[in-house]
Amino acid sequence: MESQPHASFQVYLRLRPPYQQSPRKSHRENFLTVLPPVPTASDENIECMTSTQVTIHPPSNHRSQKIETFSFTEVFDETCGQNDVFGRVVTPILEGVLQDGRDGMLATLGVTGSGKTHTILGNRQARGMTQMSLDVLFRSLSDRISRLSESQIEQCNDADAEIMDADAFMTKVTSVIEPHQIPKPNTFPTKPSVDPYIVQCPGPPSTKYAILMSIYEVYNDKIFDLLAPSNVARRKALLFKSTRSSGDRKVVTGLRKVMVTNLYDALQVMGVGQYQRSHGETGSNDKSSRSHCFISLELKKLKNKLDGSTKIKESTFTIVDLAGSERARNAKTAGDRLAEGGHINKSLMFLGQCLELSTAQSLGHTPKVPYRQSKLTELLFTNSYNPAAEPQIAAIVVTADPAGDFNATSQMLKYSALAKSSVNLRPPTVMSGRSVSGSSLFSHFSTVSGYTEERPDSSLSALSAASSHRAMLSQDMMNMIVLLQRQLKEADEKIKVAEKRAEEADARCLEIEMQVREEVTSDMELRMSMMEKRMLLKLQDQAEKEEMHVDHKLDILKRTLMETNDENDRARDMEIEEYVRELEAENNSLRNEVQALKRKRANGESPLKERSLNRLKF
Ligand SMILES: Nc1ncnc2c1ncn2[C@@H]1O[C@H](COP(=O)(O)OP(=O)(O)OP(=O)(O)O)[C@@H](O)[C@H]1O
Repeated sequence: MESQPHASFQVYLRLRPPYQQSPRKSHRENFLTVLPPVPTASDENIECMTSTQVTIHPPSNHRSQKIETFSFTEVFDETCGQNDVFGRVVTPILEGVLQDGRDGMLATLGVTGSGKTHTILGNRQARGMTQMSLDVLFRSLSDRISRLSESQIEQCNDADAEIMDADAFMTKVTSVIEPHQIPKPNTFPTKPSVDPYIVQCPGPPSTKYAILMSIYEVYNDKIFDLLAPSNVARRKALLFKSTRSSGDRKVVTGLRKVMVTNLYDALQVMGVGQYQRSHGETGSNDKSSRSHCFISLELKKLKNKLDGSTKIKESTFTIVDLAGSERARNAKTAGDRLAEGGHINKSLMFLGQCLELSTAQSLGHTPKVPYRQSKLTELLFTNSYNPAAEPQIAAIVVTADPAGDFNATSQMLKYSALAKSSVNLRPPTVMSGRSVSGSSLFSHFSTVSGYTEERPDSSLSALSAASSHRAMLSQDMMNMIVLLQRQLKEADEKIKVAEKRAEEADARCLEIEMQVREEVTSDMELRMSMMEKRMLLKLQDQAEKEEMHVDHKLDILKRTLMETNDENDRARDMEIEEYVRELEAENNSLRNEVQALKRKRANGESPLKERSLNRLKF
């Protein structure tokens, strides 16, 4: 049956300070707030208390308006330096490794560019956890440091490791890599910034210690030795398997391990590992780690037995710098970089599942941790896990950029936090006549909080646990109220800004409207005058046509009149002619009468008498 690791992790959160030089990144909004420490009944010195919770509030344009609270073993805010992290996270592990012979592990986990490598390896200004650990290790062991003899190597090495001295190693390496390419030990501050811490090691002065250092990486789900430089194309993936002495526990076989006896040698070896590690430039980080890097410090405690032989007790301190999760769109990756990113995200997704389930395990549940899904989870959950020994002391430092990628960071916090709770800021939704709001907020909060309230049994401890849970929940509520008030204030300010903008927009609209009106009016006037002209032309045209038409009609009338006059004239002429004829006939008859009268008178007749008689006849 598959044995389940029983490693439980202390999970710390470290917030990185804002970017100093990059204006592109420095103007972004902070979405992460460290909550003040929650006092419990057992806290005597409130000033020494450390924060354990953060809330994240989504940007105002985000589809989810949920304020989420995440609990960690401890939260280091932006002001905390390397010494703070080392003192509170790493020294307990070193003590466990040196004093109790337990395995220890320190890993950094976070979104790309959040400060994982900075925490582990430091920079020119500040040493990283690795240099500080090596320093404490060598100072604490001091003159107890020894080399392994051939027979001791034989005795403890069944993983086909190539074990060699630091000098031999450097000679071998510099025959392949140009020495100037390897980062020198003085790249990092050579002196610690605070008084070096020393761990008291148990046992008589005759008990010696040998330290074997190996560095390897998980790149695209394969393990590669970083201390055995070779052409990338010809790099041979190492096997991760059980050996004669490891039993259930799997180990990386075929590694090159360097026996280091002082800090300088160890830093030189680190330089080689750093040079060999897969890096690349992405849109999110100029020097992004493209692999998960493991620095393994094996401590061999050599105890002389009475028969002259040596009893070797082994413990390992593994420091892991994980590659960061990234979103291809933000990282602007393509080709190999995109494929690497895919492998990184997949392995981190499996790690997230394992972490969630191992947290559930530590709370007394018994889910199976599916750590065999990827090389990374196998290495993290089983490499330094020895079923026969005490569980390893493991710490994960989750690094986060409070003004970085909101979605990626909240996802990271979701699966790494030890507990989480949330409050939805959206207005209450009415569902089938019922609404979730106001008074139900507390109960809603309690349900989603992940803090399951224990039913108090008869024991006092259960009662105090329940009351401390209550205190935690009410503290959470207070924190939420403070946050909500802050958000309201921010919203007020935003409204004011929006109102001012609206006023400005109104004024601008008015101005534009006036302009448009003026333009429209002048356009209209232009059109009107053109229309007028056209109408005038049309009217003129029409008038001309009508004039012609009237002229034509007049012509017709004239002609008609003339024709009519002609007819009348003819009729009158005929009448006149008739009349003339009548007159002429009358004239003729009168003339005849006159002639007749004259003749009668000549004949002596009285023409007048006859004439009067004629007239009477008529
Ligand atoms: N706490 C810090 N203080 C000062 N500088 C920091 C801190 N954390 C990160 N930085 C700086 O931010 C930059 C990115 O950090 P780092 O390379 O450690 O990120 P990372 O999480 O390892 O990214 P990746 O996963 O891409 O390798 C570096 O220049 C580093 O020096």
